[in-house]
Amino acid sequence: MSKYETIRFEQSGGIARITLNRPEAANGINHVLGHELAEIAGLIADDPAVKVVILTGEGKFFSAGGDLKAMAANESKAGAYVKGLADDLHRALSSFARMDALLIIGVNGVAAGAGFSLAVTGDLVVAADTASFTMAYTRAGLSPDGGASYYLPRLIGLRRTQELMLTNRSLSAAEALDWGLLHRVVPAAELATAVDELAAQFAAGPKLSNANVKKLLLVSSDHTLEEQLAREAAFISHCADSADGQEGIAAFLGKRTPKFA
Ligand SMILES: CC(C)(COP(=O)([O-])OP(=O)(O)OC[C@H]1O[C@@H](n2cnc3c(N)ncnc32)[C@H](O)[C@@H]1OP(=O)(O)O)[C@@H](O)C(=O)NCCC(=O)NCCSC(=O)/C=C/C[N+](C)(C)C
Repeated sequence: MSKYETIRFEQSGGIARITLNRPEAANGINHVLGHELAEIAGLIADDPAVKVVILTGEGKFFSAGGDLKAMAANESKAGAYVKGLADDLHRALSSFARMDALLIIGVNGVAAGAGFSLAVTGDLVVAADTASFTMAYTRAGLSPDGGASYYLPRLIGLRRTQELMLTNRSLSAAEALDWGLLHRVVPAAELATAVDELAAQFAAGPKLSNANVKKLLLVSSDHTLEEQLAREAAFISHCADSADGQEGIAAFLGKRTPKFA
């Protein structure tokens, strides 16, 4: 039995799978889910055996974001409650962004508020054609968290971010793909297979190379060209010295498929 109350967590063959598991509450983020997500993300980030992480939701929602019923129940100390929750969620997001493993998000349904923020943080984001996306924060008298003000302007630009955050307009999966928020949209019945296939592909891939792609892209807009060039040179040299780098080059020269660690 899983030790987690709100998340199903499985791990095998270099792939860790996290399923938000409060379908009766639209996979809303309450303090237990936030805490469990932060704990799992920390464990995965420190586990060298994990090459790929899948994050998805159980049932018809990916996540409706912050659990508004839990916030209402904590009305007298709502600010402190939400701050604790945001801190946990943000710890999880930071672990996901900094870990060497790749994060694949399978958006299985509605992603609202912090569910939307979470949905777009993946290194690869695949959505069911029935998924939809709404910021929803300002409609509830709140302001964005979960990295939305960091990721959205970088992904879709300031004007579109303002529109989503200020009007709470809902985007269909097709629109989100068109706006550059997603990598792929697949029929809902094919989402799990599409995500599993991607995960298997990356689990057989070169972990250091993929981790370096993540790390280079995460900081590229904060660096000068020369700083970024220096970083690229250090990273590719580290790859070239690695077993995977040597295997990749040897496999090309030997006209065979590489077998990465
Ligand atoms: C568009 C939504 C998500 C789905 O609409 P629907 O028509 O498909 O489903 P329905 O509204 O009937 O919802 C099904 C049940 O789920 C409950 N629900 C939905 N969202 C939430 C929620 N956020 N918190 C608690 N419970 C929720 C809903 O009440 C139904 O249960 P009952 O049948 O009434 O028992 C639509 O539901 C929607 O717009 N939901 C609200 C979205 C929202 O405002 N999210 C919060 C944004 S603010 C935020 O995320 C803050 C985060 C801070 N932090 C990370 C620190 C937590």
